[in-house]
Amino acid sequence: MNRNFLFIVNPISGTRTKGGLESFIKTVCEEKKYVHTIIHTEPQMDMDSLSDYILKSKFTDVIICGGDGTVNMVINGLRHLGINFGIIPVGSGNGLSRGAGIPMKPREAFQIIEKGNVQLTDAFFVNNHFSCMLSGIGLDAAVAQRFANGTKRGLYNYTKQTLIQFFKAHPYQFEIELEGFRFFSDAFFISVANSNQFGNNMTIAPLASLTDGLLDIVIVQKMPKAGMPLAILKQVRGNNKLFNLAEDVGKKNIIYLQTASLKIINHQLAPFHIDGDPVETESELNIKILPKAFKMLVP
Ligand SMILES: Nc1ncnc2c1ncn2[C@@H]1O[C@H](COP(=O)(O)OP(=O)(O)OP(=O)(O)O)[C@@H](O)[C@H]1O
Repeated sequence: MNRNFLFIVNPISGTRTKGGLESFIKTVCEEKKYVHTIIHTEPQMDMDSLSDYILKSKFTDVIICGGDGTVNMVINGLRHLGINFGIIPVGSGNGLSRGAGIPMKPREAFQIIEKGNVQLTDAFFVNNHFSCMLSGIGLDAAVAQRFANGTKRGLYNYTKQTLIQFFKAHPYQFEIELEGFRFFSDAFFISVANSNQFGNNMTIAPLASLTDGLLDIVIVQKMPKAGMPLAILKQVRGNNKLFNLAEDVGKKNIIYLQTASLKIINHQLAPFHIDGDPVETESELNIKILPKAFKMLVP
């Protein structure tokens, strides 16, 4: 089948201007005689009009050129079309792309797109918010909020905000219900991961798979703050085993488990983010996997 590529470029993702990327896309597509069109995202994009345009123009592949916020917006708005999604990762964190093994260099990412290897990929809902990478409550959401409010993006600014928020961090009270089991936790943050990481290869859920029909839940419980970096490092390195709910919750600093759904009662209205973008927090979060939610072009 002849392919017809629609490239959707977010002009503000990451730190680089996108002129070079667009020249690359034009050159490589002209060289290889691929039919292609380039458009830009808008902050509040009309996805219904975009869907109509895609159907009318008979695009076969939508290529997202941006970070996780752009990936979320485009996939959520267009997944009902059953179209292939490729990613050229040019965001700040690129957590979904990195989790899927998509190269960070545009030329290499485009080679993956050309190969056309389609993977049916999971996503999930948190209440009515669509998420395909990683969402969370507490400290990491505070980082996402400050990062979004800042004028500068990129890894340096993300790291700076993480350190500032770490020193301010305090635990929040949560009540967690899953698989007929209910427990309380005072936690600095809870990550709900489909991809294995926050982005920038900061792995938080080493066993996460984009295709297993499960979410990886990481609960970083109250502990002396000085001990938190080492506890997280152990989690990142995969030293923490998957948690068995029959064990005593109180014995572990970090709880790591997999489930298809869970409910979190957010007693103190801890901040909340979806795929790295802050959203208004809610007192009850119903989280559910959406297996095989979209078609992604992967290595
Ligand atoms: N044309 C535009 N002008 C301004 N903002 C835009 C435009 N298009 C999209 N946005 C906003 O850009 C934001 C950031 O996009 P994105 O998440 O892709 O980049 P990033 O935050 O740098 O990367 P990552 O999420 O991987 O860390 C999104 O919140 C989106 O609403």
